[in-house]
Amino acid sequence: MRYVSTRGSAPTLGFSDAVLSGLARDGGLYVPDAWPELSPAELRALRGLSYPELAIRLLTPFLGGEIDRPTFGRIVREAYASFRHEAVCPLVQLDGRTFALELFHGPTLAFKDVAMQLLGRLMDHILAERGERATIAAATSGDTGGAAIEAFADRERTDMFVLFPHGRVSPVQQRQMTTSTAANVHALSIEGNFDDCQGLVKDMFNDHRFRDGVSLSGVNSINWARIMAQIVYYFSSALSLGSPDRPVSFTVPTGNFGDIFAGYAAKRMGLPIDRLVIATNDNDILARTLSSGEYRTRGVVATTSPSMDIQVSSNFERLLFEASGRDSGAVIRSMNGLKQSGGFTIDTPTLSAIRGDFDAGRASMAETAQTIGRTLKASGYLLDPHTATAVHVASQQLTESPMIVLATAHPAKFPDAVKAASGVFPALPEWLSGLMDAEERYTVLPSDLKMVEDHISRHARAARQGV
Ligand SMILES: Cc1ncc(COP(=O)(O)O)c(C=O)c1O
Ligand SMILES: N[C@@H](CCOP(=O)(O)O)C(=O)O
Repeated sequence: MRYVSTRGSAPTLGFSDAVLSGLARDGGLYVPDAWPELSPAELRALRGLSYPELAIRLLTPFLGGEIDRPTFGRIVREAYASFRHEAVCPLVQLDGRTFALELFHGPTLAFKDVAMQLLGRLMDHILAERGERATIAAATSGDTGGAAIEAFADRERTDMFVLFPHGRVSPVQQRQMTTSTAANVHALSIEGNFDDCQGLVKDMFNDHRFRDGVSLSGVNSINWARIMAQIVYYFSSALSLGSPDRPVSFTVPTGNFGDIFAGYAAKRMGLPIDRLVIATNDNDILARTLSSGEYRTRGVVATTSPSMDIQVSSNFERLLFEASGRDSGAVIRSMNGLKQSGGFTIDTPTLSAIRGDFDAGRASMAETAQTIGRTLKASGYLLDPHTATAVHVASQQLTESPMIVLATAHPAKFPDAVKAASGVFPALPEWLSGLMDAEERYTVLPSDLKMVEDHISRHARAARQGV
C-alpha cells in the first residue's frame, strides 16, 4: 500500500512517511492508492471480535507491511485500554430506528481520542525506530487539541503546539488544553476563528523552509492515520446491527469532514452503508454545497456546538478527489478557487457521485436545544450539542435502514448549553473533577504566520537543546 496526494505532484509515500508528513508537500492530502476490499463472507467473519482485534484486522492492510503484526497489535491494544468502556465504542438504542454510537469514552470525552490514542503511539514508534524528533502543530476548534495533548504529553520525541481560537471554545475544552503540565506541550490561543488556526497550520506546512527546519508533523485529520483509525467504528457498529446482511445508515455531526470521510472509506472497503448523512450547525456550508453544487464560504458564526464552527472543511478535498475519479487537476482548480475567491463550483458528474452516497441537513441552535430536551424526555438519554445536531438531522431522513448517529462528545464538555436545553447539569466524570481548578498556561498570539512560526521555532529549538 502506498499513499498518493490529492493534488498529484507530491511524491507517493509509504505508511510511516505519510503518517509523519501530515500535509503532502504539494498542499494536498494523502489517501491510499487503492482501497482494500472485504467480501460479505469476510465481513461476516469479523462479527464478535473485540474492538481492538477488529481494528487490527481492518487496519493492517493500510500499513503496507511497515509495522510488524505483534508490534501493531500491542500498539492497538494499549491505545484502546485507555478507554473507560469495555466495548470501546458502544451502541445505544434511542428509539425504534435510531442508535447512538458513543465515541466519547476515551480520556478527553470526545471522538478524537479514538484516533489520537492510536496515532500518538504510532508516531512515537515510527520516530523511535528512526531516531528522529518531530514538531507537531495542530489546529483545534476545541476537541482535537485536548485529545492531541492527552495523547502526546511527555512523549520524548515530539513537541506539541496546539492553536485554538481565542474565546471560542468551551471552558472545559480550554482547560483540557491549558492545564497540561507537560513540558513538551504548548497551548496557543489565536486571535481568530478555527479557520484562521487551520489556515496557519496549513501555511506552516506549505512554508517548506519552516517545515523542514522544525521537522513539522500534523495530527489533524489531514493526517491519514486519523481517518484510518476512525474507519473501525463504522464497521463495529454496523456489524453489531447485522451487517453485511442488513445495510445501515449513519448521520455524522460534521465540521472538518474527517469523521464522515472515514464512513465513506468504510463503504469503499465493502461495508454496505445505505446513506451517509452530513449534519451541520448554522455553519452549514456542506449542506448548502450538497443542495446547490456551490462550495462557498461565509463568515463563521459562533454556536452552541463550537467544535463544528468551521467553514473550510479540510477533508472535503479527499471526497472531491474520489468523487471526481481521482482528478487532481480538478482538485487543484477547486482549491485555488477557494483560496482566491472563497469558493468553487462542483462539476455535474462529481456532484452526482457525491449525492449518490451523501445527504445533508442542518440544525439551528434552537433545533439543537429542542432535540436535547426532547430526547431526554423521550428516552432518558442526555445528548451533547454536537450529537444533538445529528439526531435532529437524522430525524428528518426518510431512509428505512437503521440510523446510527455518531455521538461525538460527552455532554459534560458543554455543560452550559446542555443545562440551558434540558435543565440538567452534566457533571464531569470523577477523573476530571479537578480540571476546572487547575492552573492554566497558554500564550495569546495574533493570527499572523510569521509570529506563530517564530514562537514555534524558538520553543522547539529550546526543547531540542534541552533548555
Ligand atoms: C464533538 C465534535 N463533533 C463533531 C465534530 C466534527 O467532526 P469532523 O471535523 O471530523 O467533521 C467535531 C470536530 O471535529 C467535534 O469535536
Ligand atoms: N472539530 C475539530 C476541528 C479539527 O478537526 P480535525 O478532525 O481535523 O482535527 C476540533 O475539535 O478541534
